[in-house]
Amino acid sequence: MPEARSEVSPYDALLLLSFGGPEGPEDVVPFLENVTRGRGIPRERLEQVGQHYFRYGGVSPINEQNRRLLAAIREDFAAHGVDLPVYWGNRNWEPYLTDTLRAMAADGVRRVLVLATSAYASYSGCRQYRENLAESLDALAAEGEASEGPEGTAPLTVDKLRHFFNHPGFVEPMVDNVLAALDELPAAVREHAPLVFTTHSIPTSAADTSGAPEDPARAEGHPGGAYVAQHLDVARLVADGVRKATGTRRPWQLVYQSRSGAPHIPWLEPDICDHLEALHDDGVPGAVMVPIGFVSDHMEVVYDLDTEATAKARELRLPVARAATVGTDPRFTAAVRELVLERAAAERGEKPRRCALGALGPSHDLCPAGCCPAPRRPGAPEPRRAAAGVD
Ligand SMILES: CC1=C(CCC(=O)O)c2cc3nc(cc4[nH]c(cc5[nH]c(cc1n2)c(C)c5CCC(=O)O)c(CCC(=O)O)c4C)C(CCC(=O)O)=C3C
Ligand SMILES: [Fe+2]
Repeated sequence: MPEARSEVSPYDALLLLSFGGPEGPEDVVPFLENVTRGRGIPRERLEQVGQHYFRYGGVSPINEQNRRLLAAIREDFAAHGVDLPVYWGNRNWEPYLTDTLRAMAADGVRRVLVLATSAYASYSGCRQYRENLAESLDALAAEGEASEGPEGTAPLTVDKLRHFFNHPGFVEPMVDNVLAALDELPAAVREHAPLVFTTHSIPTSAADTSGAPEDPARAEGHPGGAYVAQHLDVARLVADGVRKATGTRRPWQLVYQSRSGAPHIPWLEPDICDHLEALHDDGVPGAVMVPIGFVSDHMEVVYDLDTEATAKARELRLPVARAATVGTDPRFTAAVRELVLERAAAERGEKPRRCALGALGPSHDLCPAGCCPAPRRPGAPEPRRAAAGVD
């Protein structure tokens, strides 16, 4: 029996906003062009990354994973009396964000809550999505003007859910996924295997300015900004959960993967492959890779970890296992529901309970001015407008 209906006003819809990925060989190059437009990623890196996709028939797993997440969220909403339609749009591939927002407007949606498939603060994981939203809303407004005359305005307003990295519905499934990965290691290795938490490397300049300007993690003497602080908090929480479940305190470290950009620009380090080598040199018997930076096992996980890092480990004869990401774990979809109801209540002026584990507390609802600023690119025009935040 469904429970009593939950209050979702003032929202008319939830929008799952993601990265997008190619769905066949002919999509790979146009997809990469979409991703890298104006970003100065070296040609060689693009060719390499193209090869990663071609190895898998030109298909990224990410779209299918988002279709499943969409279905899981809808099921969870239906089972809990949350009467809110859920849409899906991407930054870099079909269904494109602008098309989804257009369809939403046509369905009569006016006020949209956005769930971006990125748990942490950073330009790539937060403001860039907000810029994409602003751009799409502008494009729709322009279409409106073209068809209806000068008073056409964007009919949609968008809010974005707070970062969910420290929500128990994100952290707790990760703990179980680490336990499952530990079980894949040979028994003799398992007991002392360290946890290698991994996330997307970003330029250190982007990391240092990630989060709100008044976030203590952005102060002088805190390299890595909110991006690193949030990942460290999750790593600590997951390591703690694993220790409680196994009775063993094991070493852990946060490392990085999927670096791109020009070699002379500093990005977060160490790289996971270098770290595996260091573990091996230290005589560590094996390790578990834990991709806390991602919400599904997409290409950055199946290629950079399962293919590249695993090949490196094999070369070192270092047994490794890789923990799954949260994917469609029911605790994660329940967290999405809780976050939606929490935000709706906050927008109605109520004081909802805000679930958060760890030391940092719940993240802000509204990105303040100067939050996760865009990188300055030489010759680039003025900073782009961003929706769902103060600036
Ligand atoms: C922080 C972060 C996340 C996590 C948060 C989130 O999930 O949003 C993320 C996710 C993803 N990144 C992805 C793919 C790519 N990212 C690239 C490039 C870049 N990512 C960056 C950062 C991040 N990226 C950065 C700073 C760049 C440099 C260029 C730029 O400043 O933008 C490139 C270009 C080639 C290359 O350089 O690798 C590709 C192809 C996919 C899709 C995977 C699939 O297809 O399954 C996903 C989920
Ligand atoms: Fe990326």
